[in-house]
Amino acid sequence: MAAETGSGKTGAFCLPILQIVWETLKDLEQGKGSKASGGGGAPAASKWELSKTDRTSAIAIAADGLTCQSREQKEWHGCRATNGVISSGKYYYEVKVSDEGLCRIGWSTSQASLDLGTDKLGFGFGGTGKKSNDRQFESYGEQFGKADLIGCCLDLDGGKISFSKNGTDLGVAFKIPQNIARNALFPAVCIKNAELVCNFGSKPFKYLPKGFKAVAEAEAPCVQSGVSTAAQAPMKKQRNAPQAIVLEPSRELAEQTYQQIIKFQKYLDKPKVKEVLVIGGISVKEQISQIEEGVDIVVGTPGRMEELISAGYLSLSQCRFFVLDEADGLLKQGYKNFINKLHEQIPTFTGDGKRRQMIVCSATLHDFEVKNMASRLMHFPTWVDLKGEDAVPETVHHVVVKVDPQEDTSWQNLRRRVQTDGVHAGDNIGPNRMSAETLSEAAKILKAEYAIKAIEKHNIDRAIIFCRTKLDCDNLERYFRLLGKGYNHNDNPFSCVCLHGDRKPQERKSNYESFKNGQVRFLICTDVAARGIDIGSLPFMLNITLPDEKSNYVHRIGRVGRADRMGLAISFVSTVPEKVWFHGEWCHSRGKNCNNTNLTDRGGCCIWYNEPQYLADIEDHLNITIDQVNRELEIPKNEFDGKVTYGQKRVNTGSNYQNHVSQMAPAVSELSKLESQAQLSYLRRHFKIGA
Ligand SMILES: Nc1ncnc2c1ncn2[C@@H]1O[C@H](COP(=O)(O)OP(=O)(O)OP(=O)(O)O)[C@@H](O)[C@H]1O
Repeated sequence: MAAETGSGKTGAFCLPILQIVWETLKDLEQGKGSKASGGGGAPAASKWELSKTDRTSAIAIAADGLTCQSREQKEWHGCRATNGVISSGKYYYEVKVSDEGLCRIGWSTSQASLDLGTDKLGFGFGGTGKKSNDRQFESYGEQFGKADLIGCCLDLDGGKISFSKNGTDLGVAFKIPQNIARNALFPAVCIKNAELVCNFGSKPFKYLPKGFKAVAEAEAPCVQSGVSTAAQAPMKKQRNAPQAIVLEPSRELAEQTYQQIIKFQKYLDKPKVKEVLVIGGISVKEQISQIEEGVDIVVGTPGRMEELISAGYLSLSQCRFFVLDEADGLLKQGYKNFINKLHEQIPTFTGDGKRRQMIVCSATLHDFEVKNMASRLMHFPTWVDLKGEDAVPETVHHVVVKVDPQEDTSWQNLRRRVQTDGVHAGDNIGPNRMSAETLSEAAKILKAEYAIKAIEKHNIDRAIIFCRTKLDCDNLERYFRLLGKGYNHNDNPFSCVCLHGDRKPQERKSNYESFKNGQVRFLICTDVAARGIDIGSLPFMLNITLPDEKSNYVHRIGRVGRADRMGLAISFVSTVPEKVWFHGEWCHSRGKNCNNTNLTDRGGCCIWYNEPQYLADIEDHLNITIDQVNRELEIPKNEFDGKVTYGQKRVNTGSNYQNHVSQMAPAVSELSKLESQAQLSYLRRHFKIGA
């Protein structure tokens, strides 16, 4: 599910999950099994399609009931049609091979192994050009593969099975033994990492042989339905086994989604859906006891989730929904193996026959890693794509300010200035020594000054400020406190708090809360807060440095302009290279008190950061040119300026809406009439209510 930042993805996945979880609990409470997998309508056996129950665990059947797919590389997986034919007649169906992989196609009794052709009761024709029955594989016809169309003929009158390839008759493959002819024969397929599309006769055939008819047209006395798709035995609820798991990349985001679920389920009562938040920094004991009391939905971050699952406190045996919020972010943070592990542990079907559903969402979902994961872990993934690749919402006004220490030399005579990251502490720098190092240091100093200028010029009284490193955050926080003359009191124009991975969990939580509640004006943070967090009507956002990861630009600026409110995002981009810290796994302390200012290619922990290049990459990626603002921070006079108040909904958005209500009225009234007609006809049909 790809949609812009702030467009409401959380509700889009939480609401249906909550509803289904609640309905399942209600059914369990009333002692009912799960609903038939067809989702209402006529009983499945009256329809010729692939059976959702008579199949092995790793074969998926698309909503059309005719396409099946398995991504298992090592095992064969099979399924049969919902109906079979018996006694007499000549029947036909066609199968299109729609992907690479291995397949066998044919007919079998309802008792046969779903691994078609490996026992006496199944008759298959495989892509390698072999026919098989009772595990005897013999050459027959010719090989087939992707894009070929195989015709499957069953002649009950003559007791023969034959096949055709792209219309060419391949001759009789099997004579049906007498004992088997007393059973119904069902269309059957089995596949290994492949995909097939069946046609039992609901669409015109390409190569219907003379004298045969569609198997779906078999007349009632000759049709026998297969394994029942009726409700199965009710599942027994296991206390520590939730129905849904939602994985989030940060604690704040996990907490936010958890709170949303609590809000959404306000009207769902009897039974009550129980949700548990599973994140680090909170007592694990408390979480364990909540889980033991019973849990239906778990929201959490990977670390704590893994701890509780591997220790056996949390069971995935009844999990049905597996949600990866900010999926590309989770993959970029290195959780691919963890996701695979969870996926393996979540059953393909729950005890009551419900199929695992995976939901992944992000504003930047069009990512190679995500697509790769989807093709590995999902069957028939559906893309719900609101605006295409990585779009910036229209409500976000984002601009760039060039920071050029050669042109703007004000850094040379500052009375006080921000403490920088110390990368140049050992360099011989200063206004009289115009080196790359001096300019790099100057850019860092100027950026803090530009942030202050932006705050003063635009009366910014509430903003998220993103820095590249935790150290940069600490330094900026200290500078703001110096300027604001202390900590957080109401009239302090620079009151601020910090949020990054080195702050203790409790401090992180209370800092975030105090910003959310408006007790402080600024939240200075690293990319830990770039994704997902939703602070009601936040008007401004400043980027002290562009993010290393270009997709995070979209996420960072998307902290403003949410839920139809307008927002302004200003990014400061240095025109000169900045030498910055870059601690990788080679850095023993991972940055703590590290002073190795050598470049990474010399075993050190620094790189030269080329921001204009990063900016060009972002523009290229988003396919836009971001407006540039001069150093006086005069926002260009465009559609945003003067017409909107940042943090507020846009008003007077154009003249087309004049008379809108009266223009729409006839259509709405017509729709309303149609809606009540549809509702009434449904009620009459299903409940036999009179006119
Ligand atoms: N239908 C709606 N009407 C009004 N407000 C809504 C609606 N749906 C969601 N919102 C609000 O919009 C805001 C953004 O929603 P949400 O956090 O789910 O966005 P998102 O799409 O997940 O964004 P991101 O990609 O940044 O995580 C929230 O404050 C939410 O309450």
